[in-house]
Amino acid sequence: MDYVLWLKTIQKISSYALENCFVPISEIIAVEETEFNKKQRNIGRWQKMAKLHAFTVHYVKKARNHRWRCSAATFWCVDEHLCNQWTQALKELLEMQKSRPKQLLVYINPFGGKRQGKRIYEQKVAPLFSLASISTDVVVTEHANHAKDNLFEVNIYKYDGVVCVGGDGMFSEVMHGLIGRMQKDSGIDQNNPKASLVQCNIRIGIIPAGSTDCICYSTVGISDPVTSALHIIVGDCQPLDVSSVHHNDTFLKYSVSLLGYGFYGDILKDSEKKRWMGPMRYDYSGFKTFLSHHYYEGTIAYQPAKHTHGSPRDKVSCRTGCYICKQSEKQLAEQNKEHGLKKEEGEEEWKVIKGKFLAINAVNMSCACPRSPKGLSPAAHLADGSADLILVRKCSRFDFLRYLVRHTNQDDQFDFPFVDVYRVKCFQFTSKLSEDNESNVMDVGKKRFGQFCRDHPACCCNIVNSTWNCDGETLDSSAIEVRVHCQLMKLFARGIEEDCKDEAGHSQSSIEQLL
Ligand SMILES: CCCCCCCCCCCCC/C=C/[C@@H](O)[C@H](CO)NC(=O)CCCCCCCCCCCCCCC
Ligand SMILES: Nc1ncnc2c1ncn2[C@@H]1O[C@H](COP(=O)(O)OP(=O)(O)OP(=O)(O)O)[C@@H](O)[C@H]1O
Ligand SMILES: [Ca+2]
Repeated sequence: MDYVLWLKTIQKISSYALENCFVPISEIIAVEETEFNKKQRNIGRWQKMAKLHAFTVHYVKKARNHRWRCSAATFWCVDEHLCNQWTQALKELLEMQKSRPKQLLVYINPFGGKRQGKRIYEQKVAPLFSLASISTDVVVTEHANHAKDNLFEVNIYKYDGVVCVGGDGMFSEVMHGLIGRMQKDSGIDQNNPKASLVQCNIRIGIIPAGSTDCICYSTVGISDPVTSALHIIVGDCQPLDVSSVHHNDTFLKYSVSLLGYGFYGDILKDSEKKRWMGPMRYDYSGFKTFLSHHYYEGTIAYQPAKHTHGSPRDKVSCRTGCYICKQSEKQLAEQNKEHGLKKEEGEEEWKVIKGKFLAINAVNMSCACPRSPKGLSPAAHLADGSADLILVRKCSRFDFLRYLVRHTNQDDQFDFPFVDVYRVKCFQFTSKLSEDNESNVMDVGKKRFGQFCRDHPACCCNIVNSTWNCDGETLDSSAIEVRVHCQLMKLFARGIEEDCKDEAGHSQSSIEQLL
């Protein structure tokens, strides 16, 4: 039972006139007995009659722009037994919400973003967890990879979820720890690019405290610590596609947001030296990289994602309860049932594209973030088993700027002759440089002439490789093989909700009238 018609009965005990009003049990945070404080309220005639008994319902209040807040309504009556019955009944209903976490493992990166992770957790999140009776084991990380390594050591199975307080990099660490641990415990070799990976059912919650917070923004609709904490408390569940990245049968990394070569790889490489600047480093390095206008030659081979009905040029976006993601979930369940009948990727056709690119971006989700609220691929799906592969070919600085600006307005960023986008289930990339090196390793001339094209020093043709930006971490290899694993992991989120401002606004104001 999701909705309870309890406010009508409450009306009897509170004697207040009330509009019809519903609060889903699934969005109640906690119910607690309350010491009734007469001074706080003008209760008029009640005061003279008898001692009052009260309980408080803490619930999710939905505000604008997908922001959630914790609100409270206190109900009182003279009949102690009736009051206790209500408190008990509501607590029992909350107990029946089986998807809610009871025990969480929390990792805090004290140095992410503006270095506010610890303060954000202690002041905004911990009090909410305690209100919701969630017990926590908290680890403040002391070095990079602390969380990841720790996840290989602790008994993860005693937790209902893992929470990371930090940015996309911190999320990536926790994800690598959890997925890696699942594979290790199941005897799966991550170095095998064709391995069927074991799904990770321990959900991850993200409390945003980083510089981009793209994964949080793209899965919740806002990067706001209180909103994320409330999604964790109510036990939301959002499956997520994960791409595995390999080089020559060696596992490199997993990616859930952006795998970017060229523009975003160069921004990341430059910005790593400027970590002290905080989130501003990306704007500084972005501007610098934009001016340098380097392009890179290479070959991309990909297999189109034929299993999914969507296209990157769709005008509708992935939203809570997305139909396309649900279809992929069904297909995945069928595949798992008929294991072995699955069509091998090798049997399907590969498309090959050679060219000179300013940017090659593969995104598993829209990559919406405060800098670009619709993201790099606005119609990408969180859990459809595909990635959108965006190829931005060599073009003028002015055209590239026009392309970038469209990430910040309503115009279509794919509507340019130099931009192509494909929905894929796997792809491979080899840079021209590594192809040449493989075909002629003795050509020392190329290496001696350093960074820029010998024939045209001013042409911006960069004969060194760019770097892959994998969810904000650099990869060591430029030649990579990528495969999307449908719904490999789950988040404490529900995707971005359709705008339900009016409905929510109406219901909230009704509760306030009661008070
Ligand atoms: C004229 C303004 C155009 C603005 C265009 C903004 C497009 C922004 C798109 C952001 C996409 C983020 C994708 C997410 C990636 C994360 O996994 C990763 C880890 O957190 N973050 C980054 O790599 C960090 C990536 C940070 C990217 C910042 C890009 C800033 C570009 C600035 C270009 C300035 C040109 C000005 C010319 C006058
Ligand atoms: N105690 C620590 N000291 C140094 N580095 C850490 C520590 N804990 C975690 N890290 C590393 O810091 C990196 C960046 O952290 P995080 O993602 O939280 O912030 P960010 O880079 O500012 O934000 P974003 O990833 O959203 O751009 C992560 O890759 C993580 O491995
Ligand atoms: Ca996807």
